[in-house]
Amino acid sequence: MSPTSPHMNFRSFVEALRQDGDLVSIHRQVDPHLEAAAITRLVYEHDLPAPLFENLKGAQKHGMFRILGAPAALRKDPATRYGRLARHLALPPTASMKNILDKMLSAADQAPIAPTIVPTGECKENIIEGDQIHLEQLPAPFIHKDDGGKYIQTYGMHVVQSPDGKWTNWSIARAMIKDDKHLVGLVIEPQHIWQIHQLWKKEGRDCPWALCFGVPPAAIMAASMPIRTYDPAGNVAGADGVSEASYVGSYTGESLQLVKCETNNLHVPASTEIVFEGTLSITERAPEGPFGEMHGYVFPGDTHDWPVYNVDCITHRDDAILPMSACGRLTDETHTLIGALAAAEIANVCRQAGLPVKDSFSPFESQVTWVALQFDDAKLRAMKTNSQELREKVGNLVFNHKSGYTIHRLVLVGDDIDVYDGKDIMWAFSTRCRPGMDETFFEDVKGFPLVPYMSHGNGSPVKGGKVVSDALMPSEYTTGRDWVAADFDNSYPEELKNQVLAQWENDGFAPL
Ligand SMILES: Cc1cc2c3c(c1C)C(C)(C)C[C@H]1C[C@@H](c4ccccc4)[C@]4(C(=O)NC(=O)N=C4N2C[C@H](O)[C@H](O)[C@H](O)COP(=O)(O)O)N31
Ligand SMILES: [K+]
Ligand SMILES: [Mn+2]
Repeated sequence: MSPTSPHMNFRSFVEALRQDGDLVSIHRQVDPHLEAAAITRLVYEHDLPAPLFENLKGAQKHGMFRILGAPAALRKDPATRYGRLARHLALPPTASMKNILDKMLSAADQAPIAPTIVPTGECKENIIEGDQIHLEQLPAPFIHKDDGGKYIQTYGMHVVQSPDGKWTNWSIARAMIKDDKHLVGLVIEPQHIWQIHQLWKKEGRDCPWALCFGVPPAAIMAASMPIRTYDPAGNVAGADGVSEASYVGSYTGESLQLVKCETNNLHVPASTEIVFEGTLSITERAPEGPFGEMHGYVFPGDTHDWPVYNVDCITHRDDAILPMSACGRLTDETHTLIGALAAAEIANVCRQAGLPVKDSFSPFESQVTWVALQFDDAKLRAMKTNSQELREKVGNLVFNHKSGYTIHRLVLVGDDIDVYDGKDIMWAFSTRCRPGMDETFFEDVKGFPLVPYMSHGNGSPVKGGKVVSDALMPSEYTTGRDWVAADFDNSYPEELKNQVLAQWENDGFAPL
C-alpha cells in the first residue's frame, strides 16, 4: 500500500478537502457534457469549495469515473486563501503563497531524492486492454460550449522519457478525445514534452507515453512547474532539466512510490486514480481545439493540427476520480499554478545569475501574463547600475529562458512592494514606471501564442511582444527611497497608529 498522506495520495487529498469543509459532493446525476464544467466554472468565479461529481451520466460500472473540479483553486476566506494548494504540499491551510512557492523552490539546491519502484499499487485494481478500450464511452467532460472536443485531459500528468532513458519528464498539457482509441493535444515548443517528442522523432520511433490522472498532489505541483534540477555540482542533467520525480522527492523529503506500466517501461505513481498507457505519435497529427484557455478566451473554430496519442491500455482504481480544470477567467489552476510556479522559477533563474531578486509573483490581475520581481534595494544600489542596463539584463535573461516563456511583462519593484498583492503591484507600475522611457521592449524573443494579442493580434503569434517595465524609482538606484507613502502605515507616528488601533472598536468601527 503506497503512502496515504494527502500530499502523496490523490484519494486521501480528496478526503482531506472533505474534512476541511472544502468539498461539495454532488450525488444527483450530473451531465459531463457542459454541466459539470459549468458548476466548476461558477465555483472558480466565487472561490467556493471543490465540487466532487459522484454520479456522472454515463459513468460505467466499477466507477469509471467520478470527477473532482477545481483541484487547486482558491478558498474564499482570506485567512486560508491558498489552503487547497497548501494541501498539495502538506503545508498548513493558512500557508501564504510565499510559503507554497518557497517550498517548491526548496528542492532547487537540495540533493534530489529518487523515486522507489514498488511491485504494485492501487492504480492496478482494474486493467482494460486493447479492444476493451472505448474512450468515447467514458463520461469525459465537455468543458466550454465552443471547445473542439471533450477535454478529458486538463489536470493529468504526462510521463515521457528521453530515448536514452536518462531523462523522465512529468508535465501537464491539454488533450481532447479524438476517437475511441486516441487523444490529440498541444505538444508545443519549448515545453519538455515537446523537447522529448523531438528526440523520438530523431530516433524514428513513437514516444512511449503514460498519462496519469489523480497523481500525488505534490507531484502535480512539479508537473506544473518549469523546473530544472541543479545537482549539487551545479550541472543541469538532461537537455534542460530532469526528473520531476526526484525534485518532488526533495521538497517532500520522501521517495515517491512508482509502479511499472503494463505495456511499456515507464513508471507511474502507484496510487494514481486512472492511467492511460500508450504512445505519442511522431507522425500522426489531427485537428485539435479550440479550447477555453488560461487567458479567458475561446475562439470558435480556431482548430489546429497537433500530435496524436494512442491509448493501448487503461488501468485504474475502483471508484476512480478524474481531476478537471475548467480553466478560463480568474481564478483557476492555470493562474494559481502556471503563473505562480513560473514566477518562482524566474526568480530562481535571476538569483542564479547574481541578480538581487528577493521575491516574485504573477498577479492574477494580469491574467498571469506579468511577473513582478522584487529587488533588494540595498543590494541594487551596490550594483551601481541604472534602469536601462538592468532592464536589458533582466529581459535578455528571462525572456530567453524557458521559465519566462509564458510571461510578457516583467515589472521591477523595490522591497516596499508586496508582490503577492495585486493592488501594490498596480500602484507601483502606475506611478513609478514612466511609459516608454522606463520600459525596454523585446521583439526578438520567443512569444507565448496562447495570449490572445499574440494568436489573434496584429503581429507574429510566436515572436516578441515582451517588455520589462521598471517600477523602481531613480532614487532607489542611488540614495534610496526619497518619498513617504501617503497611507496609514507610513504617514503617522507609531504611537498615534497604536492609539488609533486601540480605540478602533470603541470608536464604533468593526474589527479590521
Ligand atoms: C496547471 C496547468 C498547466 C498547463 C496546462 C493546464 C493546466 C491546468 C491546462 C488547464 C490543461 C491548460 C493548458 C495551458 C497550456 C500552456 C501551454 C504552454 C505554456 C503554459 C500553459 C498547457 C498545455 O495545454 N500545454 C502545455 O505545454 N502546458 C500547459 N500547462 C503548463 C505546463 O504544465 C507548465 O508549463 C510546465 O512547466 C510544463 O512542464 P515542463 O517544464 O515542460 O516539464 N495546459
Ligand atoms: K514540469
Ligand atoms: Mn520538466
